[in-house]
Amino acid sequence: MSSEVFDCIVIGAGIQGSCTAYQLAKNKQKTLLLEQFVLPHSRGSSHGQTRVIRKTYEEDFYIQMMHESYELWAQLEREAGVELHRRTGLLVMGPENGEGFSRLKATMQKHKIPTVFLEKQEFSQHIPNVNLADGNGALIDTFAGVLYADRALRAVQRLFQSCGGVIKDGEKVIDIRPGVEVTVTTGSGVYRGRSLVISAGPWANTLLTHTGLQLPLKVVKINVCYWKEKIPGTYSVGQSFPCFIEMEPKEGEYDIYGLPSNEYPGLMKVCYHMGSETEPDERDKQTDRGDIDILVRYVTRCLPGLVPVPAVVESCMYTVTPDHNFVLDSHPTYSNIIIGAGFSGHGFKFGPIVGKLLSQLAMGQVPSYDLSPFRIQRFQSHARSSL
Ligand SMILES: Cc1cc2nc3c(=O)[nH]c(=O)nc-3n(C[C@H](O)[C@H](O)[C@H](O)COP(=O)(O)OP(=O)(O)OC[C@H]3O[C@@H](n4cnc5c(N)ncnc54)[C@H](O)[C@@H]3O)c2cc1C
Ligand SMILES: O=C(O)[C@@H]1CCCC=N1
Repeated sequence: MSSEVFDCIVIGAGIQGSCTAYQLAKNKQKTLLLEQFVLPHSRGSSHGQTRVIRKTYEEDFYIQMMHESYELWAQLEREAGVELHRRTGLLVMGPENGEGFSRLKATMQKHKIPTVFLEKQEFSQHIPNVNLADGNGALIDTFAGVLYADRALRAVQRLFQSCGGVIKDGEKVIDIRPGVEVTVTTGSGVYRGRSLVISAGPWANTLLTHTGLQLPLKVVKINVCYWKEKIPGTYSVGQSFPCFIEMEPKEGEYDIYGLPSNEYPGLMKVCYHMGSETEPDERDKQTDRGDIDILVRYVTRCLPGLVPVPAVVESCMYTVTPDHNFVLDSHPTYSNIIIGAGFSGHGFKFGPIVGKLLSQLAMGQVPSYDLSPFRIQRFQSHARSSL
């Protein structure tokens, strides 16, 4: 074991761990970022070319955090000297009188988020090639857009290293010993840190086992589907086609969302916001296509300009909490172990602000937002502590 002691060790170089490590290094903390796979990789939750960024949330706390997250993304773009974001707008469609859509409308108005409310009659003028279901309302968050995910992840990791941060990839953490100095063992080394951040995405519970804690997290495999435009360009960024979310497309179904064709010319990404449960290391053995069946029916019904058979299917994972809110908290027993987990399929856009909050916790500072929606304690009846 080296005599070197890090101020902080971060486990997991996905977007949350990388942003946290960068914030720590910027704050002059000697930081080690450990990643089990050789970077870049496509086995977790942060890979792929694009993600939606939006302020369109029903909850005040997410909107407040997104105000700052947008600023931090812009700052990262300046620091890295690369474009990480493209404004496209986000179309949200949902049952006009349904609880979710009504609450969303009200929150958008309350926070004065620039929003266009579309009447049924004017919908097809503004959004050609999309069929708005009977009884559905529509709004556009005009500031929303696309984040270039792979590019962003690389940029943050580079910035971290340029502040003196150390990345060790291809090093799987196999043991954690809590203490005033936390001892972390990988396949090839033993490291000590005054604090530890666990941001291991789908593997969060595997690592937390070493600390006697289990969280109620469900890991699901997402089939990331791309659909061919019948006429190339119909749903493209070039034609100003927005991202979209269809809330509750059918009773009991999860949201469906899409991003304009961009990364693969002529192909539009349209996905189901849920998948089937999987072990993170067994992702490719999960072959359920129930989500794809739902998408085929949706594309046929609502996106007539797409061929209703996915042309490309890639894989990614969500780590879902019971209330779909994140976990941003200190370990209930070891205050120098910080946990960022359960991003429930919507965490990428929050990366820079999550990084700031987890770094504040790791440095023993008071976090700059009220973290009560994200506390482990909310799972009281679920969280199992064997301590
Ligand atoms: C298909 C899909 C679409 C999405 N769309 C959006 C969107 O439009 N907008 C949005 O905001 N969010 C979106 N998300 C969610 C977002 O991408 C995730 O919330 C986010 O990437 C989670 O990041 P993470 O760092 O927590 O996890 P990960 O990216 O999984 O990172 C965890 C890392 O920890 C490493 N690790 C685990 N165990 C160990 C170990 N023992 N030792 C060392 N390293 C370890 C893993 O290898 C991994 O690299 C989407 C997610 C998916 C899958
Ligand atoms: O987080 C997002 O914005 C996307 C789109 C809606 C469903 C999940 N991810």
